[in-house]
Amino acid sequence: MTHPSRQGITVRAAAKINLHLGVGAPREDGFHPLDTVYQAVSLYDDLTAYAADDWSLSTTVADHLGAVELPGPGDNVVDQVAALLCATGCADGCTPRAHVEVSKTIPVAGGMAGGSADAAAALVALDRLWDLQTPDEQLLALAAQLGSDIPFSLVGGTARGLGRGEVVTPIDDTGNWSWVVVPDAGGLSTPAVYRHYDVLFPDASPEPASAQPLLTALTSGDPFALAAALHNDLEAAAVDLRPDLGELLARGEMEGALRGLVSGSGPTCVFLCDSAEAARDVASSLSSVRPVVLTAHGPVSGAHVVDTSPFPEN
Ligand SMILES: C[C@@](CO)(OP(=O)(O)O)[C@H](O)COP(=O)(O)OP(=O)(O)OC[C@H]1O[C@@H](n2ccc(N)nc2=O)[C@H](O)[C@@H]1O
Ligand SMILES: Nc1ncnc2c1ncn2[C@@H]1O[C@H](COP(=O)(O)OP(=O)(O)O)[C@@H](O)[C@H]1O
Repeated sequence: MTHPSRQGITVRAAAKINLHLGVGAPREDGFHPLDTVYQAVSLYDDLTAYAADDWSLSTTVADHLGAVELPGPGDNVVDQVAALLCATGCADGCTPRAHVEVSKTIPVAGGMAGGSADAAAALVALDRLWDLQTPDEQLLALAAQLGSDIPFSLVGGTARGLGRGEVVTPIDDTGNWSWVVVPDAGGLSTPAVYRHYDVLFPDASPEPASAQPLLTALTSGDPFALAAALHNDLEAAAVDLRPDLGELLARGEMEGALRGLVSGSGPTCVFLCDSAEAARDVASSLSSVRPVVLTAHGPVSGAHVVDTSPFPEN
């Protein structure tokens, strides 16, 4: 392998929760129209890009994620970002040249947009490494080409998502919301959960349920109001595929959470609590029934440069 430069660009990108996920009947292209409210929460993947003479990607996974399988070379979303940036950003369609390291703490296939976080981080890091100076609007358009959740991973904070989720508008959210996050070793496939939703709800309206009640609750700043407004149309499908998730949601609420919710397409479950201290208590109680229980807060920033790291010594 060629020896990469010792200067790297590190970008941090956050996991997401859908505070509201309204899902309409599938469109002609197979995607479901959404009215969703995303919130970025304080679980992060870090991606570092180093200058190099060729292309390589390595991934390390936090112990709490267990043994997870990530797509191999060429299929990882980071490879796809590099190819797309080269195809669109370089006049001569350059060959990707970089060494990229991804350090994952976001659950994989967990409904928290970990792959989207890595894609957003790669867009920001490689754009800077290759000095492409892609305008924000164009980065968002590239993100939307790669996946419905990726534009939000760039934007972060709290935001409404329309279309198939890729049309993102930031929402003013002055709250500091406290969450318990319970990942699951199993993973659920997003397309499989959408397909199961179609089976369970063959007469779903083409219009997704409006996020307006959630947005009103968010403005109040009151965690009780927010808890009452949390809504996920994919929850019934995820729980039907994995009935144990229903038991976990009930257990978390019994232990003091204001509300439990499947995160996106699952299987991660999240619990809104009325303070950081309450979240720690609920997390401690749920630790007796689940091996990994985390706490998090939101909203936090979208993908951003955090550090210039030295290349690790061999
Ligand atoms: C369900 C959500 C909720 O935010 O998140 P996750 O639970 O995956 O994190 C998203 O809609 C996931 O977005 P993302 O994971 O980016 O999906 P994509 O890569 O664009 O699409 C993967 C597949 O999901 C289905 N899909 C996705 C988005 C959408 N609006 N309708 C769909 O039917 C399609 O089968 C598509 O082929
Ligand atoms: N860098 C990556 N990190 C995580 N998952 C990835 C990555 N690249 C591709 N994937 C794949 O993307 C799919 C969705 O994973 P992820 O984004 O973590 O979950 P979800 O869509 O449930 O939020 C999985 O099949 C995963 O293997």
